[in-house]
Parts: sequence; structure tokens; C-alpha cells
Amino acid sequence: MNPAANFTEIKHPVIARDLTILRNKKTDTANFRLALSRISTILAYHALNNISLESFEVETPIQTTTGYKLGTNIVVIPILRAGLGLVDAITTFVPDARVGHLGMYRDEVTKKPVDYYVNVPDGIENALVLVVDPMLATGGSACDAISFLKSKGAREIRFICLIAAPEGVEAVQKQFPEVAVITAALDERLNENKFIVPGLGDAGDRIFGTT
Ligand SMILES: O=P(O)(O)OC[C@H]1O[C@H](OP(=O)(O)OP(=O)(O)O)[C@H](O)[C@@H]1O
Ligand SMILES: O=c1cc[nH]c(=O)[nH]1
Ligand SMILES: [Mg+2]
Repeated sequence: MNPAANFTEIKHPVIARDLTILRNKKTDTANFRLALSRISTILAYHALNNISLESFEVETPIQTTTGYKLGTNIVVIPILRAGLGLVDAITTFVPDARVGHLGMYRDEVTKKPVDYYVNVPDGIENALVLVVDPMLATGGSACDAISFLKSKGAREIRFICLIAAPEGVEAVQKQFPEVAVITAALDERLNENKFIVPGLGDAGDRIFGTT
């Protein structure tokens, strides 16, 4: 795969350490959540890079100077369930971000996404829409989510995930070259069950302690 300009794999020593915690099958739920939270925060920080600012005058105790506030409305759309694990990372930086939800699970036989819940806030056409899901495997869920959000008027979408398979990145880039994909790891491939290799298993199950 030859990732295009709209693909970013963030490399950082803390990410390398935390990805190992997430990949380790012996990691318990509590430590999984802590590592997920740290990595998600770094991803969110990068995903918010280069958003617009509005300047205004602010008075320090010493004098007046130029201050800034974010000039972009942010909407976060987690793909349920596992995407919920990345929402707090965005709202840490943007406490007033609105949060919509897309419920989708991957059918165990067909591996295709099945929708079960939709709640998207109004006004996504004037927002930066951050779609979050820890895993980008075949790309079926991501592409369905992006396609749906575009049909609802979203014009600027970034997709944030923890681990991406080359197949998933290619699928998103082919259908939606304008959508930036930001990940902590580009893994090797998918296995015969369409799980990411080496991956971390089923992200939703590991976040929520289900099997
Ligand atoms: O790229 P794809 O091949 O579509 O696979 C990725 C999807 O699979 C996982 O969700 P899952 O279906 O396990 O649902 P869950 O979040 O409820 O566990 C994951 O969180 C993605 O949404
Ligand atoms: O490896 C994978 C693939 C899809 N969904 C997951 O949670 N993990
Ligand atoms: Mg799952």
C-alpha cells in the first residue's frame, strides 16, 4: 500500500509503549482503558492540528494582548460501541464539542456493517466532523459511516482510529480521498476472519470487558 497525503500514522514513544499494553492479551480492562485514554488524547491533539482560530483582545494582569479561541465547530461521531472509548479524548480539548452516535456492528459471517442506531446533531455541514473508532479493518464500517454523514451534509470529515489495516485505509482513501485518516498504527494485514494482524483483538470487547 502506498498511503496518500491524507493518511497520518503518529509515532511517539508513549504510543509505542501504550500500543503494546493494548496488544497484550494479558492486559486487564482497567489498564486497557488507561492506555486507550492516553493514546486517544495524543491522536485527538494531532487531529485538531491546523483547525482555524479566531483572535480577540484579552487583558492579562499586565497589559492587553491578542488571544485566541477555536474558530471551528467540532462534532464527534463515535461508531458504537468501541468508538465510545475515544470520545473523552476529543472533549478533553474541546469541552463544548457536540457528540453524535452511529451504532454499527460487523456481522460475524458477512463481515459487513449492520446499522442499529443513528443520532447525528444538526449543523454538521458547518462543523469539522471527527469520526472515531479504534479499529479500521476492512473499512466497511468507516465507509458506511462517512457515506451516511456526507449524505447528511458533512463537508469536512477526519477519521481517527488506533489501529488501521492497509485494506481499510485503502478502502477509505479510494472512496473518500478528501477524508484524513489519523492512526496510531498501520498494521500488517487482515487475517481470514478479517481481524487486524497483529491488532489487539476485538476492541469493543476489550474496552467493555465483554467476550
Ligand atoms: O473495518 P471493519 O471491517 O468494518 O471493522 C471495524 C469495525 O469492527 C469493530 O466493531 P464491532 O463490529 O466489533 O462492534 P463493537 O464496537 O460493538 O464491538 C470496530 O470497532 C469497527 O467498528
Ligand atoms: O481486528 C479487529 C477487526 C474488527 N474489529 C475489531 O474490533 N478488531
Ligand atoms: Mg466488537
